[in-house]
Amino acid sequence: MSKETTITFLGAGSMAEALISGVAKTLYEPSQMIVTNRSNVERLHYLQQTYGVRTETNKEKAVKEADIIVLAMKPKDVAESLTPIAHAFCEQQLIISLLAGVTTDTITSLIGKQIPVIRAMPNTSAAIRKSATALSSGRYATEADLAVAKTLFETVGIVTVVEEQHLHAVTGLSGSGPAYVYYLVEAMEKAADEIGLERDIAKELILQTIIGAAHMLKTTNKHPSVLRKEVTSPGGTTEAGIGVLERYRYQEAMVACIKRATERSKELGEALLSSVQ
Ligand SMILES: NC(=O)C1=CN([C@@H]2O[C@H](COP(=O)(O)OP(=O)(O)OC[C@H]3O[C@@H](n4cnc5c(N)ncnc54)[C@H](OP(=O)(O)O)[C@@H]3O)[C@@H](O)[C@H]2O)C=CC1
Ligand SMILES: O=C(O)[C@@H]1CCC=N1
Repeated sequence: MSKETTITFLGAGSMAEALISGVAKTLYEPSQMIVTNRSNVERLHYLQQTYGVRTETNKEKAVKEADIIVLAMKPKDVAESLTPIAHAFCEQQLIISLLAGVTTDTITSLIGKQIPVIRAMPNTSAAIRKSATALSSGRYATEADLAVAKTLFETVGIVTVVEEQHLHAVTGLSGSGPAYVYYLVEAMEKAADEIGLERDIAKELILQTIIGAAHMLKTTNKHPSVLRKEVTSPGGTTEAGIGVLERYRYQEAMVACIKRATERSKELGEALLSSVQ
């Protein structure tokens, strides 16, 4: 099935590249993928050179050739992107939207056809096939459409299916999630600098600490608080360090961060809804 499928990406940024690099030469031959963007031809050239994908500046043509169209532009650009080429879509195609906050109904109404839409929230770890992706079906999508999307995202990591209303929470948690971890690493690197460790050594130690902790969580099945207590000797260094995190309300800050990102996902969808109505 996959060998006869053509998949067009409308949008050629970070998330499109992460997906392309994850599926190229596994699920799809690069020649089955067409990539297009608003205007950045250098970027298209880079993707063509790096992954061997086809590129197209004529978006209408790119859509007409496709069986699957992946929406990978920013939410604010979706109306401007889809409205002029809405006539190029047909009901036999499948749309997979990566857009944070934007509902499947909004996409259907922008196109003005009863076209199947699957909404997906992956993360950039798709590039190394380690994404955590949640999917949700729009009103015209069938089980077969969902299965196609599942196959695509299972190639780049783990997949779960949720009610569409829960995609905002998924976005705040795991869509944005890699950035929270990178932010933590940035802080650890800064600290290492200040406590006088050589940068390269610190980098290696931090990375292995994160990988080791992630593997411990996955393989031991122990609650994170139990694993944390195993590190924390009474009167020791960890206890002293965590005491500072508690004073800074680190956990509260993380909870507020994820809630705010979730809320922002809702706002992005609502802003668009009011502009298309
Ligand atoms: N980055 C992430 O971690 C994740 C992002 N997402 C979602 O993926 C989508 C893309 O995000 P991201 O890759 O970070 O964004 P980027 O800003 O990196 O890329 C956006 C892309 O959209 C293109 N674009 C803009 N307008 C149009 C148009 N009218 N027609 C076609 N293409 C257009 C841009 O082209 P040009 O450069 O020419 O302007 C660019 O290639 C967003 O909706 C986001 O919510 C979902 C999960 C994770
Ligand atoms: O920041 C954003 O809006 C996108 C959605 C999830 C990750 N990046």
